[in-house]
Amino acid sequence: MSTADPREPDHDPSPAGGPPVRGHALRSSLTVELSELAALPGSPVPADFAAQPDLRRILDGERTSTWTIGGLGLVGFGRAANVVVTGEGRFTAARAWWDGLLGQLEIADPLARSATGPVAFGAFTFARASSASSGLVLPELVVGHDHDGAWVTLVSERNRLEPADVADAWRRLVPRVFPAGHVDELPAGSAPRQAEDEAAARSWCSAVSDGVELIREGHLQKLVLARAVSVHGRDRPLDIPRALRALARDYDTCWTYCVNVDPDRGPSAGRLFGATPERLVRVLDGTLHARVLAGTLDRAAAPGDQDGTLWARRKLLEDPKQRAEHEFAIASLLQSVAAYTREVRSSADPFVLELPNVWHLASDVAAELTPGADGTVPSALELVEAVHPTAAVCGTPTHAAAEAITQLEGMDRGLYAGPVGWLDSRHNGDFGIALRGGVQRTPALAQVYAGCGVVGASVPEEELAETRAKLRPVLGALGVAADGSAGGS
Ligand SMILES: C=C(O[C@@H]1C=C(C(=O)O)C=C[C@H]1O)C(=O)O
Repeated sequence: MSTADPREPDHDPSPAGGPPVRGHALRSSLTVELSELAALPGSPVPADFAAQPDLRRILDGERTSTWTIGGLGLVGFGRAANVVVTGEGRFTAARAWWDGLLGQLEIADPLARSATGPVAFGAFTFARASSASSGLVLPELVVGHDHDGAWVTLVSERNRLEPADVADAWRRLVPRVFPAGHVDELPAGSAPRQAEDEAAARSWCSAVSDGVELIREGHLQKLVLARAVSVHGRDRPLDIPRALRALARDYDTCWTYCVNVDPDRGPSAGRLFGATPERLVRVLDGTLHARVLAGTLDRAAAPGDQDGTLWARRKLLEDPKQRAEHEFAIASLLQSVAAYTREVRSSADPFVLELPNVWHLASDVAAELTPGADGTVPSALELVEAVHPTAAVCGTPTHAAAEAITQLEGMDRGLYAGPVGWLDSRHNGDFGIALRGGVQRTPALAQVYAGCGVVGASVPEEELAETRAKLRPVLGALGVAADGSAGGS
């Protein structure tokens, strides 16, 4: 099922009975190298940004879509088109919309590599029955940066685009270029506060106990339970672009993401944001990549008198509970990609991923995608649908775990723990799992989320502490005091 706002002038019901198509008036796209754009007379692109195109420098604005890691990735501005999809067919409907849109575009892309040319940002709900919207957004202007250089793509209703048109769009759409590494101080006083109360924490612990019970009784092997915490901006709106800049700077091995898949509800309602350490699936020129995480240690819990990294390695790699949680997550990914791949490569043992707040057990997986009868490999979005939800965020077996989540969590996860990322015009794409972030509801209100893998040996209070460790980055980036006491709850 799909919806689109009929007030939108370029909204047009699909003739094929598929999802409503918005953006049918789009005609062409042009991609130019950033250095070429910066060299135009009177260019709006600062020369120092062209020389050092760290994308964290342009994370700004209310209608910005983001997928960056360590200054590389994609940042989109404005909206040329979008589709809102819901329900079980949300991935298929989004794919059909994207294929239809690409079919009508005249694409001028001399760079012709992954993520150059038109790209859509997307986010999909964790559960098919969620009442939240999923969807794709095609920004009007996208700035990209990979190891081979930086580029800018403009999508337009006009034909025969020139580099000067791209420069004009930059002038109109890119609000600011910050100095490298700069994250502005938050205004003094009245920091946002988190409304986490003891009663809610206790009731979540009792849900974890119930989950442990289900596992011990043999109904399930692993279950991931999550909870939400509200953040209120008190007398001023939450500054999401600043939070993204802070996350992108401080968590530079995570993917900083931001997308609003239902922008007609306003720039802040439904905006998904965060910095995830977990890559669900990337398709790059016929190869699949994923980073599976499961197994967590709070760095604040490390004994001060020992080498923290060595301690974490021992604790994570030698703990059967952590290893079991990880094995379930790996097995679910491998099983779901088996039909699409050959030559799967993954190390026999996980490694320990160090983040500023936690250590994780991590495994990188790579596999060659098997071409279909027409010679093409499956698209990133097909693979996203095939692998979601992994046992890293749902459990084992998948269906029983998803049911237990619905019963025990007592909330609609919405976009939390769903796929978030981008697609290009060549079947490439990169999707993470929307973790370590939240969803903005109104200018001054967001909900942030965290969850934990639960197995038979789990202790509810320890899992609660783990969710607090996982919430720390996003709460810190929003300016909530580290102990959560900014203004009380
Ligand atoms: C569910 C979350 O994280 C997931 C659960 C983990 C665990 O249980 O150890 C680790 C990484 C993620 O796969 C979250 O951050 O909300």
